[in-house]
Amino acid sequence: MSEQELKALRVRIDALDTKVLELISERARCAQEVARVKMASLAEGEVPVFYRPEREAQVLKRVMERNQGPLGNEEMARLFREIMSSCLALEQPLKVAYLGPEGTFTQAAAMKHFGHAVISKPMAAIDEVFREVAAGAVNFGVVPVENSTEGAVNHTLDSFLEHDMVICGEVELRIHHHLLVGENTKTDSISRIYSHAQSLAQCRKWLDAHYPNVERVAVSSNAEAAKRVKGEWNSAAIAGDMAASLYGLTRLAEKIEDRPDNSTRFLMIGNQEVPPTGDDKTSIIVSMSNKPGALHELLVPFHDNGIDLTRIETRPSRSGKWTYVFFIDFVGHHRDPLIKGVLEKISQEAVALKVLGSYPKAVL
Ligand SMILES: O=C(O)C(=O)C[C@]1(C(=O)O)C=C[C@@H](O)C=C1
Repeated sequence: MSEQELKALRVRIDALDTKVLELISERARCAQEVARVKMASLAEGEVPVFYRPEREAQVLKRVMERNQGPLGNEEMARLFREIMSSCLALEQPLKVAYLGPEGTFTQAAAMKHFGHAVISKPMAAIDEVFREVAAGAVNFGVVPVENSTEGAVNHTLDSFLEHDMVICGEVELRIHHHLLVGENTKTDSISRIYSHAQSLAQCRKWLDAHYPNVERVAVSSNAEAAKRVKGEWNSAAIAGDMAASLYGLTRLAEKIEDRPDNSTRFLMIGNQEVPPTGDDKTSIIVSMSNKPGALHELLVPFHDNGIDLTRIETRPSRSGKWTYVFFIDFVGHHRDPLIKGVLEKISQEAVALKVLGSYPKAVL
């Protein structure tokens, strides 16, 4: 390519950037107007609801449907995710608590769902995320709920039994683990590998094959593992991209998880009910009386109405020995007439039924 051609293309890019800039600013001014309209239409004593997950899901889906490349749908939606995040910050800066410390996959999930224009607050434990939301110190919380290799995150399920919380969104993250070392690490003398217990389990076969005699040390999070390695010469950490860049570590081996489809699902929790989008999921907790056929009775209404169950999990109820609660996720919104009918039927048989929330299916 000649210098001349390159110069001409850059002139075109500059002109396009000016247009993109103008359009983004116009969009941001529109969002400010939206905020004004939301404030003006409030009834007395009503608090404004700026964040609208159902609308955000619609915007992102529309972008993906209309995108004609060459950028991929996910890439394009990620760009719009950030634009919307900044527009919302003009209306109201959202505060989001997540399972920390900084650099965890939960932080990455929070950024994937809300974008980077939020004020994020790392918490030391899942229960603290719930408490922070319940206390009104933040607008939303982000917690892991299940991993495709390791199963349910029981701390999260149990926290739902203790707190009244509304689920207002979900996000799935592909979890890639790397073996990370610091600049002082002597890579042929590694005698200890730090990581969270779940991550060590997700990389067990790889570790057996490559570092069979090295001590595996479980610590409170992958980010904590990365932090420790920074100051040591004989250790390595298993953690993801965010922790690697936060602590300036390098990748000795990449994507070492045993299952290439290793993913974790996270939930957004808050106090705000989300209206239907037409492509939603609902999460409920049900306890049944301890008698034969109780689980069957619970599942029949879903089957009879052709409702797609996406997950069922059992946990001890904490209110009596050998009594259980069921966590169930299914497709549909609790305001849909069909779902309403099913929930009514279940509540006739159940000891207790609680709708944790209906929310748009993850778009990204
Ligand atoms: O449509 C709205 O209610 C807006 O506030 C605008 C907007 C956007 O930028 O598109 C911003 C924040 C909301 O969460 C949803 C959408």
